[in-house]
Amino acid sequence: ANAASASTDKVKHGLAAADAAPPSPDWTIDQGWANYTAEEHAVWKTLFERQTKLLAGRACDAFVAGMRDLPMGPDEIPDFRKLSAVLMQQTGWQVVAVPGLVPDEVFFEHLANRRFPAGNFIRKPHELDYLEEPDVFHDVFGHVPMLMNPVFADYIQAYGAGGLKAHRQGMLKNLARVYWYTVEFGLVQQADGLRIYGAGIASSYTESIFCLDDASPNRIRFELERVMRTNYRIDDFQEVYFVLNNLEELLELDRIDFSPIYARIQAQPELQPGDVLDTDQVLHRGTAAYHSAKRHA
Ligand SMILES: C[C@H](O)[C@H](O)C1=Nc2c(nc(N)[nH]c2=O)NC1
Ligand SMILES: [Fe+3]
Repeated sequence: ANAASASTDKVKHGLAAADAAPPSPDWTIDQGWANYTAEEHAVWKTLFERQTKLLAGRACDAFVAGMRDLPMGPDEIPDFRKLSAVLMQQTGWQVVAVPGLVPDEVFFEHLANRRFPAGNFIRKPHELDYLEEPDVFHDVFGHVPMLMNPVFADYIQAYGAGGLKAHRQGMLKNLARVYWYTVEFGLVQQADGLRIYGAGIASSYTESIFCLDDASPNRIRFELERVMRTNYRIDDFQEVYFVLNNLEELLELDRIDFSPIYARIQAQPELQPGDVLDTDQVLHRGTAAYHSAKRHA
């Protein structure tokens, strides 16, 4: 593991474990809730209490409402069966256990069928802020509350269906960027200020502070084709956060036919995470101080 990622609690996505033998045809396993140790529940408690305190006034209303209405608390790692019972009522979703990263098309197949694949393991006590693969805290604390929101629930299902198509059309890289800059690292403008809805941020202590308070990163209005052309960082804080005006904007994405867009952006140059275009609607022009300091460290 390289030093850079040790400092920020980054969760690596997308390096699907294609080589490992699948535990089952769809890579799902039994969560094995009864086997969690007191130490594992204690890690959950530490992360849950620390993050819940920090997210007050930082997480978006949909995240707060979702967390409130779910059987999820500090005292134990949530039982996916209990989570799914409530989720199914609310948005028809369920949480299925997986041993870690699954191949892209397996991931999309689950999302397209309103099954959210969640790692059933939890990070070690000595790596509270460092993670190789998405664990149960990232997947359940970070992703599941937003699945209680009907608009977001529809969006992630549509993303799953779109992902299977993109996989066939070889345009996965562009669509993965939309997932990254929305579902993982998205911000939304609320009347009471900028708020977090991305799971990669909501489950990260350090990035929940950096993404809203630090002057370094750019904060730019979400624009689909712009995002589909923009690379992202998997080893450190994001250099840019894309901001929705409201979650309903995601509904638009559910209806779009991506094929003509793929054709158009293929002819355009790729963009780097720190780029700012004069066509961008810039909410905050970053100093880039954090990343340039890292580059010269
Ligand atoms: C699809 C997404 O861009 C990314 O490639 C993947 N994410 C995940 C994955 N597998 C798991 N378990 N969790 C993820 O978030 N496989 C692939
Ligand atoms: Fe994730």
